Amino acid sequence: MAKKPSGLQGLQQHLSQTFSRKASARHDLKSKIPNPFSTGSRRESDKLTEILQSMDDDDENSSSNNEELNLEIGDKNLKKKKVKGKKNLHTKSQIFKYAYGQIEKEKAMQEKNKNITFSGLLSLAKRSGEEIRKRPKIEIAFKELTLTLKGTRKCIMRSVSGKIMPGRISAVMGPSGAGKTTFLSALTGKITGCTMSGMILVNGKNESIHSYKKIVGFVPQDDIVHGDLTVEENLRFSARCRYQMHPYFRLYVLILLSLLNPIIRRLSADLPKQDKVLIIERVIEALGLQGVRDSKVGTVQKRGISGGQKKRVNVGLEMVMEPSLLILDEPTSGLDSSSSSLLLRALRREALEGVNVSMVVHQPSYSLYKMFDDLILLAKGGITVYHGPVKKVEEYFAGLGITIPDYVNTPDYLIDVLEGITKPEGDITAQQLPVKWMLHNGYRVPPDMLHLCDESGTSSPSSVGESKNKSYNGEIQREVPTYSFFSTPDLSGRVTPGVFTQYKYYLERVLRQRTRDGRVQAADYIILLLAGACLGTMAKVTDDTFGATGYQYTVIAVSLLCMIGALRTFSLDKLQYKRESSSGMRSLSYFLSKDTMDHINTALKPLVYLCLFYFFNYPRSSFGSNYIVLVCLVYCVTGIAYTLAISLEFSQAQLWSVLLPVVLTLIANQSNKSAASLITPFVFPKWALEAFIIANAKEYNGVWLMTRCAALKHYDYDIHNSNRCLWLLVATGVGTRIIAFICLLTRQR
Ligand SMILES: Nc1ncnc2c1ncn2[C@@H]1O[C@H](COP(=O)(O)OP(=O)(O)OP(=O)(O)O)[C@@H](O)[C@H]1O
Repeated sequence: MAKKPSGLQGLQQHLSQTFSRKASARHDLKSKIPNPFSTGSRRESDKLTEILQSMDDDDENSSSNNEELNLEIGDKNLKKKKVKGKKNLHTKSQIFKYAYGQIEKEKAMQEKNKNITFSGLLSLAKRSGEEIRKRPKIEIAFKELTLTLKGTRKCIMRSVSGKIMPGRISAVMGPSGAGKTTFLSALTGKITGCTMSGMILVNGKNESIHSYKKIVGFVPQDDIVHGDLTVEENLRFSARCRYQMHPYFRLYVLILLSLLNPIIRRLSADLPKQDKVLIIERVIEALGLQGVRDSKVGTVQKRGISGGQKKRVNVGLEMVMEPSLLILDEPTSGLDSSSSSLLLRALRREALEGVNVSMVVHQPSYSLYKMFDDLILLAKGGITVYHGPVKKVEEYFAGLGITIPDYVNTPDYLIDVLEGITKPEGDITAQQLPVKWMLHNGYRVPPDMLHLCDESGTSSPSSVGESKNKSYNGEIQREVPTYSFFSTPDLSGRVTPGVFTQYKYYLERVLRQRTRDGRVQAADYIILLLAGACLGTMAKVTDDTFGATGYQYTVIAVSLLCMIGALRTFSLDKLQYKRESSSGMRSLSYFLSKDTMDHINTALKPLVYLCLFYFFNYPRSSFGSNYIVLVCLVYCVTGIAYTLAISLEFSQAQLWSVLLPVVLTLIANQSNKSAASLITPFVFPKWALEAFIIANAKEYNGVWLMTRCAALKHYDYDIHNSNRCLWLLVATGVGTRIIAFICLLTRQR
């Protein structure tokens, strides 16, 4: 495993070098280019063979090493060969050779045509016989989209109409606080705390965008990535979980779905492993992340890759799942101009495949601005000033009498006008620009803005009346239906891995994260060990108490320490979970994988604690019976900790994790007369204490039976209750896990 990354980097570099030296010889992409593996210098090819050999050695299926690869870069029949050769691509080296071959071929094409405009690339690709894979298309049309904050009733978006189209890159610009993020969040159904009215049509139909969540990529403004994983691991996990499920299960689902729903016919065929690798490698290449592919991303506490690189990983997480709609919130912030342009080129490739790309962008350079197809310009208050092709921006504003001065970047000038920093030439004011846009398109002008029409002097009352008639007859004023998790059908046409397959992927990821988090885990165990030693020494076992004091300390200490440890399971990656679940990853797999990994703690932590506690305290009951009670107790409190972690903020959850074991253990020891004793039978420390003491009491016989009976009576325990107590602890553990999972589904959406 350790060999692979360096091997990959080496292979990638060799291929790049070999290709760049041969770039001049590449006259025609259709023509067959000699295989770089056989034509490089002897030294290079030896080294390359070494790298590939080491990768093959790693692979279980190295039996196919001797098979000749049909890797002929630039061969127009590559697709045919790929299909024919799919069965042969078993080993890692074969898969990566195929992936890099494809990438180099694409790079060669880009190199050859670097002076051609982006839109020219599409037609050129078609002419050269290159097949550009198309994805399912998503067009979003929105009519009179209006958003009002629920509490204050403040309107943060007004009557925004238009559409974003597949195959185009739209830039959303405007002054700070204009509502750009709000607008894109509204389109992707991620807005919360607002009442939304208007209409959003997906591919012309009144359907929820959540039905397409598996093919909608949303890149948030903040970099929500896994800091303890490497760049490649982040991307690989994202790609794996969002692609097709296990072959056998997939076949079953395909048959079932095709009987039920004709949409299944639009499903893309399953992606073979080499194509998944190709997608990941293409994204790494396109985003310029080759140099850091094996570096940990890093967190606020522990630095990893740079901020700009993290930003690109953030984008890459969505690109690897091959979305049809890709929404990005300020992906170029913090990037230098060459990285921004690299990113835009990568997004252009997406657009060529039919992806609908929309992004919020701040202060783009002129060359970057020209890379966009469409511009959505919003004024403060979330109201449209312009929405259309970038090419026609100057023309439109010139029609209003606003001329962009020479040597001034168009978006900068327009945003200055909207901010009120620059006063436009002529009579027009910044406040009139939204009304001008409405009138220009014949949209309905809101009544409170009608006075701006009159002031402008260019629109007669009749034209206003005309535009009024073009309103949507009240139809659009209804509230956009809110997202219901259980009632939204999946129309994305993409079959993602099933619960079990995703569970396996998640398990692998959690295992990696836990092993990298070893110091924190080790600290937990050391604290438990010390607690066991201290409490074992402090508490003395006497025949009339059965060592009750020591067990009370044990229940408090073990519950408290294990609960706080278990809080980390779900508290620390809430944002990551939210992002992953909103793009169709399975919550059940996520939950079960984390719980499975915690079972190791459930088994080991009692053992660690008891090692020293039992040695110093030396109760009458056996080590095994004490261990069983502690395992049940840890299982129970872990479930409670999950519920707290998922439903509360981390700091609040911590407080509750301290409070509950202490208070409930005190309640468990209440005498029969107090008010608190009413709930004593229902608290988990009581069941654990009873189980511990019964285990001790069972060791007494003969004349000691009298002592045993008297002592148990004092505590109100029943010698026959032992199993019942253990079952209650386990049942509480299961019950609280179910509650935690329901909270996960409902609260974090
Ligand atoms: N959930 C919310 N609660 C309160 N105010 C909100 C909420 N969502 C949006 N707003 C308000 O709506 C306005 C637009 O916010 P938004 O983040 O969309 O602006 P923006 O154009 O993306 O800004 P920037 O360019 O600075 O990121 C802001 O005034 C913001 O305070």
